[in-house]
Amino acid sequence: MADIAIRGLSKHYGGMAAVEDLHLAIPEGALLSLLGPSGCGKTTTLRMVAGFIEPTRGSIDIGGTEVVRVPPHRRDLGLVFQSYALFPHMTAAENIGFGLRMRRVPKPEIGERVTRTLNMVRLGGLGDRYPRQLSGGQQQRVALARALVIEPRALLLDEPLSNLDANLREEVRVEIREVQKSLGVTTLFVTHDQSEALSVSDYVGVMRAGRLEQLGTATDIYQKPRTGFVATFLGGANVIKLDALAAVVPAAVVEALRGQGNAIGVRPETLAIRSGLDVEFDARIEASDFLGAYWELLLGTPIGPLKIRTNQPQPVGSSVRAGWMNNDAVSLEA
Ligand SMILES: Nc1ncnc2c1ncn2[C@@H]1O[C@H](COP(=O)(O)OP(=O)(O)OP(=O)(O)O)[C@@H](O)[C@H]1O
Repeated sequence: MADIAIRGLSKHYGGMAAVEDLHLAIPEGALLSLLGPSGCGKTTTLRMVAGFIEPTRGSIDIGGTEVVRVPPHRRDLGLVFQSYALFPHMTAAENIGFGLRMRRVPKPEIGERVTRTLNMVRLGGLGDRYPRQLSGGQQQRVALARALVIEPRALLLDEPLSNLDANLREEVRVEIREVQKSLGVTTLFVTHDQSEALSVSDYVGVMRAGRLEQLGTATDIYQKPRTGFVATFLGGANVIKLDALAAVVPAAVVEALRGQGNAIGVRPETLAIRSGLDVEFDARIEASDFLGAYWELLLGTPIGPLKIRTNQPQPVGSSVRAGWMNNDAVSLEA
């Protein structure tokens, strides 16, 4: 196992920066997710670490060795992609053993390692099946086993759960995390799904337009987003400009909220419909969406539309008092 250190990494296509001046470190044995919207540069970053894309600038160290000039097959990395990319004419066991055969590992050892890895991803007994005889989740477990059986220095996962339906996605993500932890394999995980990133990661890096917007532990990133972008992307917070708020509530209230930034974030689940709040105003229920565990309401307010989650249904068109307690607001750079 090895740590990964990325310094000043950039990739330019013509005048366009797909990735710009990226710095991050993944300690040995940790899992770091790169999270962000489509086109923010996550995959380009992962492919530079894998060696499929040559950086325009910057360095990538794996286990203390600079690898930018090292070809992909010599970087000793396990890779799992969104498409399982299994060989259709090989059984699960043959797919998993392929990398070992290429490395000329003796046959009996291949058999032993393949069986052990099949059991680890809970596919014991299915080694003789062909990919077409396996479900999507099982195929992705074969892909994971194939990446792990070579005992890579690090594991790179690019949207590995995107092709699975919602239930399976949760199941496989728990398994990936368990296997990753039990082996202690350093992992870079790329996803656009915030709940996936929060649930599997030791660290989350939120990317925006080629740059790393914020890096921290999953709880840090969620509870202390630094910018409006991060607050909105993780958990869909309402971003409220303090200037807009100053027009509706007393100046002292606004001053109490002024931290490092010129805006605040309030999460839909902490926005409240009642009076007796630190900050409150008149609002109108513009829309109501029943989502099973809660209603999501759209409030029309003097500071603009706000989203709120509540277990109390409210008739559309009704007038209410709404707002928040200051403890529930985080200071943001808008
Ligand atoms: N070969 C290329 N030539 C030109 N531009 C590219 C190339 N590859 C990627 N880009 C651009 O670089 C940016 C980052 O792409 P990248 O695939 O890394 O994003 P991403 O965050 O992984 O998105 P997604 O989640 O949609 O895969 C995008 O604007 C993309 O259009």
